[in-house]
Amino acid sequence: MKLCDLLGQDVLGNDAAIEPAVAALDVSGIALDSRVVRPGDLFVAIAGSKTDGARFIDAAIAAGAIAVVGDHAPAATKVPFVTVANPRRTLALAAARFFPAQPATIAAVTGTSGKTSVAAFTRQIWERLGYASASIGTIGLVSPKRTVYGSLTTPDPIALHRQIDEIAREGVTHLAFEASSHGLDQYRLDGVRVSAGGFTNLSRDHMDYHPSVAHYLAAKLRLFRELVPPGGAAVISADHDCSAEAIEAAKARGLRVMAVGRNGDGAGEGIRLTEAVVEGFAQKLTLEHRGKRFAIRLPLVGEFQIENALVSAGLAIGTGSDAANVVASLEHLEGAKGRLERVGERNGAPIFVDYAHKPDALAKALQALRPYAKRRLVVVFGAGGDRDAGKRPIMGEIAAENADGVIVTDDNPRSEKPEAIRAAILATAKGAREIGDRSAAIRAAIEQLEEGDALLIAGKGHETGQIVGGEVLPFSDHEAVAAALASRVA
Ligand SMILES: CC(=O)N[C@H]1[C@@H](OP(=O)(O)OP(=O)(O)OC[C@H]2O[C@@H](n3ccc(=O)[nH]c3=O)[C@H](O)[C@@H]2O)O[C@H](CO)[C@@H](O)[C@@H]1O[C@H](C)C(=O)N[C@@H](C)C(=O)N[C@H](CCC(=O)O)C(=O)O
Ligand SMILES: Nc1ncnc2c1ncn2[C@@H]1O[C@H](COP(=O)(O)OP(=O)(O)OP(=O)(O)O)[C@@H](O)[C@H]1O
Ligand SMILES: N[C@H](CCC[C@H](N)C(=O)O)C(=O)O
Ligand SMILES: [Mg+2]
Repeated sequence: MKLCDLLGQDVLGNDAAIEPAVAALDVSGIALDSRVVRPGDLFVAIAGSKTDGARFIDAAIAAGAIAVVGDHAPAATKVPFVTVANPRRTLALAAARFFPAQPATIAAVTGTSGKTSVAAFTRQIWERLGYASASIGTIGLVSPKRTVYGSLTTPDPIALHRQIDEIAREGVTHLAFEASSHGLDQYRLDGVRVSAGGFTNLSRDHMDYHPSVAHYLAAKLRLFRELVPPGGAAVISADHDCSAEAIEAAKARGLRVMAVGRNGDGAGEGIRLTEAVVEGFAQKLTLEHRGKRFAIRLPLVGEFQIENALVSAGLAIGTGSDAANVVASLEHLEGAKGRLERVGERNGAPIFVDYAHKPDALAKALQALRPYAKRRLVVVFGAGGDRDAGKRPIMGEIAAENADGVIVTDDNPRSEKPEAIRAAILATAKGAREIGDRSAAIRAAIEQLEEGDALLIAGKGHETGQIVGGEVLPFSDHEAVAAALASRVA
């Protein structure tokens, strides 16, 4: 591909120009990490949170880079250097050019909690309606051909556009993916031709990355302010304090706003929840859309799953699927792996694995399980290292307030001392037990279960590893539960 095709004027904007000789260069690849540059690559130097890609320009050239893009040209480079104002956005737009195929219908969902669930539900709805569908997010890439576990919720721009191009070429026509606030803030998904955007909710998360909640929300609203094109659908949960701001942002962009939830626009394009009744491990819902009423049975536990299901339904309807068929498909939804997933029971007490690792999610998960605990509701959880430390005492307090039994254990300590993370939680979790070893904590909780209890194991959900220091040790809550139940039988 010619460099001028990769870095067209629409990519460069008016702030950069390329001489004809440079524009004619043949580029065979694109890289943002010098350690993976191959001969013929374009290297994009990005100033990041840990280091500056500009420090590795010589290494990239030594590895065969034939041109470099960045926001500050070094004194002299052996290959052409193109100076741009926003290397991250240039990288994403160039990646979209390099990997050009995209499904015709793409929905992106953002919000503090519910993104993985919404992406999974939207994929399932489209699949049931007969479309070749895929999702990309925290649980990786799920497509008709394969499931590939990834490391980021929103992959880096090169990985993201490569995956999107690959599934489009395999015939996928509908893609739902998660737009994390990091991903939006770092322009990872710029260049993806998004047909619709979804917004679930906003609460405390990633305060180690965003300097303020306002910065956090502004990152998420980029989806509606800059990425969904005018005329596209904006499906916004209308039941939160920040809903109005999200709706305003969408309206200002000329998007088709579809407000969903108890305050949803049931008379118009939105979906209004008028009644929800828990029935066993399911919920009977009454919904309203364009003035029509629908009664369905949602086979999921937790009021928060209603919000996720309605945002998913809105995304499917907002991208052209028939409303009655979409609403009917909600009766077949399966929860995303590790999201309030019932994984066993002991003495009639149900055991759930959940991914809640932030305050609002932990509260919602415990409140969702309270109706199933006639006797004691027990929770086993911890908190990730190298992540927002401020949430730890908040989660300790939430656990003590919403559960009858609390065991504080390790999650992914990463480079932090596990005992220090646990201590920060224990400081506010009155009456909590401390068992650092996660398997032992799960086993101890299961051994205590009696008729009328319910157990929530929270924080790791689908994860199949425990990050300790720089190592990822094999660990899954699902396997730890199975081992504990098996040892009871023996
Ligand atoms: C804090 C953060 O988000 N960092 C992301 C960011 O890295 P960065 O730009 O800060 O990179 P850096 O380490 O400072 O290096 C700067 C540049 O030098 C380059 N470099 C570096 C070393 C070298 O030898 N040669 C070289 O060229 C790097 O490739 C990079 O381009 O851009 C990278 C490329 O897109 C991401 O891989 C990386 O995610 C890191 C691994 C990460 O852990 N991110 C997490 C926090 C994250 O993004 N989580 C969200 C939210 C999860 C959720 O709640 O849903 C997610 O979307 O997963
Ligand atoms: N709509 C919601 N409102 C509040 N809490 C929710 C909601 N949906 C899910 N949760 C809680 O958050 C946890 C994570 O859900 P999910 O993985 O769908 O969200 P996410 O936004 O993808 O999270 P992450 O940003 O960590 O990837 C769930 O296990 C549940 O405890
Ligand atoms: N159990 C994980 C969940 C967070 C993972 C992801 N949301 C991120 O922030 O990287 C942890 O707390 O370490
Ligand atoms: Mg997710």
